[in-house]
Amino acid sequence: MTAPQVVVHSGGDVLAAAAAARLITTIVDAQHAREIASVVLTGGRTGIGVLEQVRLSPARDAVDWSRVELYWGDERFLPDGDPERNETQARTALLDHVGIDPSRVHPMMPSDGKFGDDADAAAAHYAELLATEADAATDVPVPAFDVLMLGVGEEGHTASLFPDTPYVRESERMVVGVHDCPKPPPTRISLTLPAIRAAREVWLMTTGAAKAEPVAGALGGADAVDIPAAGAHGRARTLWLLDSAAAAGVSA
Ligand SMILES: O=C1O[C@H](COP(=O)(O)O)[C@@H](O)[C@H](O)[C@H]1O
Repeated sequence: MTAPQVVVHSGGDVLAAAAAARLITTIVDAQHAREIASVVLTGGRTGIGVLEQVRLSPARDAVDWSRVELYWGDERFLPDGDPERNETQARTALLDHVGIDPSRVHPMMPSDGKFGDDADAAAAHYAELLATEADAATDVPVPAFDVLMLGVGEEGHTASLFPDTPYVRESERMVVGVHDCPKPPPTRISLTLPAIRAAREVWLMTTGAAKAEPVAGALGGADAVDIPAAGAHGRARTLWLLDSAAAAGVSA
């Protein structure tokens, strides 16, 4: 397990711009090393804010977007195009504005897709997709994601893994249908902790005073069952990107 590195920015806008610059550089480096960069997107205010900053950055043209493979860490199980879907928000923020190869974009199924409202079947389908791109570098049937971004919820959830649920305890499946979520919508699809831990780099990004408690708990050694974000780490690097409000409880 990689020890977490913590970077604190003065505010959310600075964090989003700095994380966008970091993401662009990481993708360029991954394409140089491995031809194709594989990136896992997150939803939430901070994650979407980072994508908006990538769109606004002139440096975005340093990336060959046709050689970026895109996945999602979680999805709100809603109809295709719903404005609350993480996919819809990512498309608006960035994907509709760069030359992505559509065949390399892998959203999780919507609730009006081929599995209808069966989130478990949609999750199993996503797990099959990830398994087709599995990499020997990981011990589990998912790609060796170059970077996997995550948000952190006020109660410590990450992706759509909420505290004290069977989903955060999942050790076999790579993707789960998540039911009865405390944060709307109640049904979601999520990568599990074993899938998240297959990534080379995991970045947990969050802002605001409401996140100070879960952030302090996660970095203070909490159990992942209590604070799921505590269980997210990368094979090569685990990076926490915070603003000063979210970092208020982190000891130096
Ligand atoms: O619902 C979700 O929320 C979390 C955190 O969102 P934030 O707005 O508090 O930053 C996000 O990471 C997750 O992808 C999303 O589905």
